[in-house]
Order: sequence, then structure tokens, then C-alpha cells
Amino acid sequence: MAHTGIEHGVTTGDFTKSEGWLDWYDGPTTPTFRLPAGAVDAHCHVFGPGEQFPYAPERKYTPCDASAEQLFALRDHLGFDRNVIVQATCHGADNTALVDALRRSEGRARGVATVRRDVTDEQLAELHEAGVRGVRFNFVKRLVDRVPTDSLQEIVAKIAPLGWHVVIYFEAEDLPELYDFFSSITTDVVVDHMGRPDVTKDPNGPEFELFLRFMRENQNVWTKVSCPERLSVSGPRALDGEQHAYTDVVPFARRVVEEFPDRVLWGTDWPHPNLKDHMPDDGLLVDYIPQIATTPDLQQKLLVDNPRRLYWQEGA
Ligand SMILES: O=C(O)c1cc(C(=O)O)oc(=O)c1
Repeated sequence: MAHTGIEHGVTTGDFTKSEGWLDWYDGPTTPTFRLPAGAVDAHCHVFGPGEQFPYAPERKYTPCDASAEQLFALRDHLGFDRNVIVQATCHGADNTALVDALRRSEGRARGVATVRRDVTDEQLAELHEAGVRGVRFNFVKRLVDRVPTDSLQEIVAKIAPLGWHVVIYFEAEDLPELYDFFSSITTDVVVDHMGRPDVTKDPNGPEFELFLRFMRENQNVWTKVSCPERLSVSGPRALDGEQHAYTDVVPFARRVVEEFPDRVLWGTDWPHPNLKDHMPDDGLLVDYIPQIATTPDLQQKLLVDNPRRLYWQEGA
């Protein structure tokens, strides 16, 4: 989209950021929590830069730029060893920026792509060679138009032989409707952000119980216990030195980490698309981790062993 001057916001390349867009936090603190050696930030994105990798025409938002170099600088600053870069919806099914970032990472990043049903085996082989190990299916209505499940099933059939998995992003209220489809997926399945529970509800109540049941009944399902900054209602926010941020999310994430220690992942979600009320300090977000993974053993699994098993199966 060419800059028209009509929209509010600031231009990035030829693009105008969505109104109210919050840029990622420049100058994060050094975390107090020392990440275990080999830790993986298993959910983050790159945006553009729009000039080089234009945002998709069908996107629902226009972000600020967030380049691979900036992501890798954050990785080093926070003390992560590796990244899993997830295709952001603002790039649609054009994985060029993702692939470029993976190639620049020199094996220190893996990717999750978005593909259409007509993706060819050659295209999948190229993505695999670049480091892609999964595809993302998105059901969050404000982010994408719904893709019919028969298309998604076709995609699963194409990616399964590569040993890839499926990442699903949905909101808790939509799980009942999607439960059977999700349970029918035969590859590993990774749920983004714990299926977005409403944290004003009881962590032992029926809504979150359904999510836990989904994980219990389907041993191939993993989840990211990420995005407290997105789920939190009462905070406090990871800003200004706050060492106990997002305490309202903690009981939810802790329950999952403790019941499924071998099927959980954690990521920063940098550069935090679509946050409307604040942008967290990523150093303090890392300091949130010991609230939900309370022992060195749980931290090792969450941050090192689990992501390595899923994304670096072949070693290295
Ligand atoms: O909640 C969101 O707005 C969001 C968006 C995206 C994306 O646009 O890909 O990814 C996320 O993990 C979260």
C-alpha cells in the first residue's frame, strides 16, 4: 500500500503503520533471570522491512519494521541461543522475509511458515532446506479470513512426510467448535499462547479445563506458554523494573508447565504485534519465566530440551 497521507501513524518504507500501532521496546533491560545454556526463543516474528519484503495485500494490520538483524541482536542481548521465527499474518503466505531471516541465522533459527493448499513439493523442499519445520493455521478472526478445514487437511497431508508440525492460533471461546478438527491432525500440533484463555476466569474452571483436556487426550499436542503481556488484564506490566509482571496469567501457565513439562515451549513474541495498551520490556518478560517454570529442571525442559526436540531433531 503506497503512503497516502490519509491514514494516521508513521510511515515505514512505503507503508503506513496501523493506527495506534505500538513499536517494539528499544533498549530492553538485561534480564535478572539467567537463561539456561542453549535456550530457544520459540515464538518470535520478523516484519519486513517493508521496503525489502513488502507486507501482504490481504493483511489486517500494517506493523512497524522489525528486521532479522534486530531480532538477532535481541536474542544475544537477552541470552538466548536460538530462535523459532513464526510467519506473521501481515506477510500472508509470502514467506520471503522469514526464509531470508532463517538463512541469515546460520542454523540458529528455525521457521514456521504459512502456505496455501496449492503449495508444491518443490516449494516445501526449499522451505525445509531454509529451516522451516512447521506450518501455521490461524483462526483468530481479527487477523485472517478463515480457511476451510478441507484445505488445511490437504496441507497437513503434504507437510506430514517432511516430519513438520502444525502451529494453531485460536481464542479459547472457539475451541469447542474446533476441537474435533484439531484432534484429527496426526502430526505434532503446537498451540500458540495457551489458546488465549480469558484470565479473568477461574484457571480451574470449565473453559481452561477444556484446553487441558485437549492436551491430555491428544499426546501430540504441545503449547507455548507465551504472551502473558497479551493475555493479562490486571498486570502489572513488564515495565520499569517490575520483577513479578502479569501475575494474573501465572496460575494458567504454571498449571500447564507442571502438568505437561515435556510439551511446553516459551517465546518472547517479539516484536509483539497488535498490543494496544503497552509494549513490554523484553528483559523483564524473560524475568517472568521463573514465575511459571519454578525449578531448574522445568526451565531446562521449557527453554532448551523441548524446543530442541521439536525444531532441531537432527541435532546441531
Ligand atoms: O495476537 C496477535 O495479534 C498476534 C498476531 C500474530 C500475527 O499477526 O502473526 O502473531 C501472534 O503470535 C499474535
